[in-house]
Order: sequence, then structure tokens, then C-alpha cells
Amino acid sequence: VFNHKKHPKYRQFPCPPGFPIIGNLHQIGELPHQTLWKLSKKYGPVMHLMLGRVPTVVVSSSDTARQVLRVHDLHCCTRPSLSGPRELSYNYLDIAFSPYDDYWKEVRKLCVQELFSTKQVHSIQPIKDEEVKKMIDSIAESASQKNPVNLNNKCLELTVSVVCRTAFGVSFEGTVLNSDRFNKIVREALEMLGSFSAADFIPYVGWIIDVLTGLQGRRERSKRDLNAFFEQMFDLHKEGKKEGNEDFVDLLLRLEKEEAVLGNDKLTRNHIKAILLDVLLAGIDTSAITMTWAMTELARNPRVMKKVQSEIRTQMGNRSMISFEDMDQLEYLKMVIKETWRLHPTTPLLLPREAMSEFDINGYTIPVKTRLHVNVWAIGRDPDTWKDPEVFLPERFMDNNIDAKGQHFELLPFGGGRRICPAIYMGTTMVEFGLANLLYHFDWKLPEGVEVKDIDVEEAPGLTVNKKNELLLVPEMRRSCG
Ligand code: HEM
Repeated sequence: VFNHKKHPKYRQFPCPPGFPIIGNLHQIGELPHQTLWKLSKKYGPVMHLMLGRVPTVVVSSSDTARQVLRVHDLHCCTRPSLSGPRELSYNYLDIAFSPYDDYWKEVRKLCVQELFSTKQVHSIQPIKDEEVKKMIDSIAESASQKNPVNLNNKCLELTVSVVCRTAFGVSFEGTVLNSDRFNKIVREALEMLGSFSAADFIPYVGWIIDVLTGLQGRRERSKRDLNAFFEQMFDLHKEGKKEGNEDFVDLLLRLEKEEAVLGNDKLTRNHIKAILLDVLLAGIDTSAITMTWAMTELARNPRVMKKVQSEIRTQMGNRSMISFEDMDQLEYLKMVIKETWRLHPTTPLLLPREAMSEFDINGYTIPVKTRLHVNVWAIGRDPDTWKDPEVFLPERFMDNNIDAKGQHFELLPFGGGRRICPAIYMGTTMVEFGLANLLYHFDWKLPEGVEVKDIDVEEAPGLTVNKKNELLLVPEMRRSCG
């Protein structure tokens, strides 16, 4: 383990005091991005911690994020090797947890060209149209009975349906797998990816703790369930029982048949499963969470709610459905989404990186093998960057060109550098389209007895951070004005 005190050439990092063996692990808590944000106020925007035996650096300002993600990207764009991801990703055959190597470059390129491309996003628009219509119809029913709607669930149902039909050609209403079982498999896998594994922090003996706590067993079960799910999807495609046009499984099976090559490997079933794993785990929650947080902030800020609805309704006039092309005109809605990402980035610490060679940030030397986190959540609340950071104010994006595509280091919901999310367009269009429809068709009232100040922003722990408590709002069908 690297010890700065024994290496006088290195400037001593600011670091909170820790204990032997566990280091600072006990300080991290359930919501690490929040704890680390508080610590960064005392220890600064480049902070060193020992998580067990793992030296970790957390950066918490837009300038230090720029240094990690742009200036030194090539020194630190690999991922650390972690037990949960290793188990679930067929030994890092996926994109998100693969180390930085030729295989990662090839598999990422293949997915960007074939699965996440603009052309692909446009080709799945009919699926989105249908699924959004289903969502609107089911909310309309609640509206007619004046029943509150659970928006966490509604947003998740929408993204599950869109992603499943796009990737597997299957919608989950009463078909092959019932959606409860599917949701359980996805939830458990997400938890296994995000869970704290002693083996990752305490070498040699940590794995014993994982066996004793039952984590290892749960991980193995999660992998078996996912594997069985993927096999079922392959069978379904073999039997020709799935619906619609070419989906991701069709496409990847076709590439397998054509003997596509990734780095030194031929594309096999395990590669396909690992790619589909990323689609499931990175594609479903992120968009749903963004929509839920946006609706939460709008309910807390009636002025903004009114303004964004007025924009959508003025631009759209009277329609039964909004189309994908209409999205271009909705400038204020886009600002609302950016403001949502500033305060509620779905992946607040991004995915971990690891230093591959030594480099400096602000005069501190980061040794090889140091783990790195960019605290995007802290950057969104940095008063040196944002005026009144705690206020939800979409207008702050009015007179600047700050976007969320990884070039503006004060707003990084998709990360940045070589590891930036490869599906920004797919994710953004899903969020815009879902929200525009929710806001166009309905007015949203608070349930009886609830006041604006009662709507909380408590967070649920996890690799992606959702609203902890359900957001319940009562929909009222929009009165058409013509
Ligand atoms: C609003 C929606 C989304 C958000 C906010 C989001 C956010 C992110 C973030 C923060 C990362 C980590 C970047 C880093 O470590 O620097 C990431 C990586 C990734 N995302 Fe997304 N994402 C979204 C949608 C999607 C979708 C729809 C897919 C696929 C269907 C996807 C696939 C991936 C993959 C494969 C990676 C790993 C990239 C790599 O390590 O090379 N994401 N995403």
C-alpha cells in the first residue's frame, strides 16, 4: 500500500483521519456522495481516503473533474477490478466494467454503431409512441377517479417496457416472464453491482466476510437468474415467438452468426449476455429516475411547473399525441431536465476509475492503482460554480451553452472522457419524450392534506440514486382549449 508519508517527494494529500485496516470505511455511510461532499468542504476538492486497504481519491469541483476526465483521462480511464461486476459481467465482458483495453474499445464501438446510434434511436420511436400512449391511458383512468398516481412506478414501468421491447422484442404484460419476476432479477442485480463487498477493500481475508454475510451466495444466485433470463430470451428468438422488428437480441445473434470479432475474441453468447446486462442495468433506471426527480422538483416548484406546461401546451396546441419531432421546440423543458440533473444526477459518483500511470492534480501526485471518484453530486451544489445552488432554477441555463454531454465539467450527469455514457442520445430522448407527455396531458395536484413543503427529496441508497419515498400526485386531465 502506498504511504505518502514515507515518500517525501510527494505533497501530503488532505485526508480525513481513519482507523487501521478499515481506514475511512466507517465514515462513508449509506449515501457516500453526501458524506464525501461534506468531507470535501473541510478537506478540499482533491481528497484522499483509505477505503479499507484501497487508496482512493475523490474530486469534487468542476476544475478537478476537468483534470481527471479531460487532461488526465488517458492515465485513469480503466475500471478497478470489483467482485460484484466480475461475477455478473462474465468476467468483464460488458462495456461498463471492462478494463481499458482493446476489447473495451471494440465492444464499445460495436454498441455505439449498432445499438445506441441516432438511427437506432429513431427506429425505436414507434415503440416509445405506443408505450407512452399506454402510460397516458392508464393515468387518464386514475384521473377520472381522482386517484393519486405513484410516479416512481409509472416512470419505471415506461422505461422497462421501452427497453425490453427494444432489446428483447418482448413486452412483459402477462407474457413470457411476468414483470414482477423480471423486476426482481433486475433489482437484485443492481443491488449486487452496487453492494459493498469486503473482498474489494480488504485483501486476502475480505472474501471470507462475503461468504459469511451471504453476499457471495446472493451474487451467485443473481448471476444464475440473469443467465436463465438471457437463455430464455435466446430460446424465444429461436422459436420466432417475439414481436416486432429486429431487436438487440436479433441483431447480436446475427453478428454472432456472421462471426463478428471483438479484439482477439469471436463474439459469443457470453459476450452478448454481458452487453445485454449493461442495457438492462444502465438503460432502465437512469431515465426513470431522472423523470421521477424532475416531477418531484416541479411539484415542489409550482412556478416552474406552470411555466414548463405553458411552453409545451402553447407549442403543441391541441393534439392527441406529441411527436418526437416536437421535442426540438421545447427549450424550457430542456432547461428543466438539466436543472434536474444538476441537483439529482442519477449516478452521483459516476463509475469508479483507476489510475494506470502516475499523474498530478493540483500538485498532488496520484499513484498507480489509486481508485478515483468524481463527485458529480457535489459539483452540482458547489457555490463557487452555481449561484444559490440549493434553488431549483432552470433559468440559470438560459444565457449560456452549458449542456450535459461531457464538455462542461460543472454538469456531468453522463460522466465525461473516454468512459462517458455511450447512450446519451437514447437516454435524453427517452426522458424528454416521457416528461413532455406527462406534462402536456395532465395537471398535477397534491393529494389531499399534502402541501408543497411536504414533498421530500430523500434519496435511496445505490449505485444509481432514486427518490426514496414514492412521489404521489393526483392527475387532472388537461382541458383542451379549442
Ligand atoms: C438518462 C439516462 C442515462 C444517464 C443519466 C446515464 C448516465 C451514465 C453515467 C453517469 C455513466 C458513467 C460514466 C462514467 O463513469 O464516467 C454511464 C455509463 C454507461 N451508460 Fe449510461 N446513462 C443513461 C442512459 C443509458 C442507456 C439508455 C444506456 C444503454 C441502453 C446506457 C449505457 C451505458 C453504458 C454501457 C455505460 C458504460 C460506459 C463505459 O464504461 O465505457 N446508459 N451512464
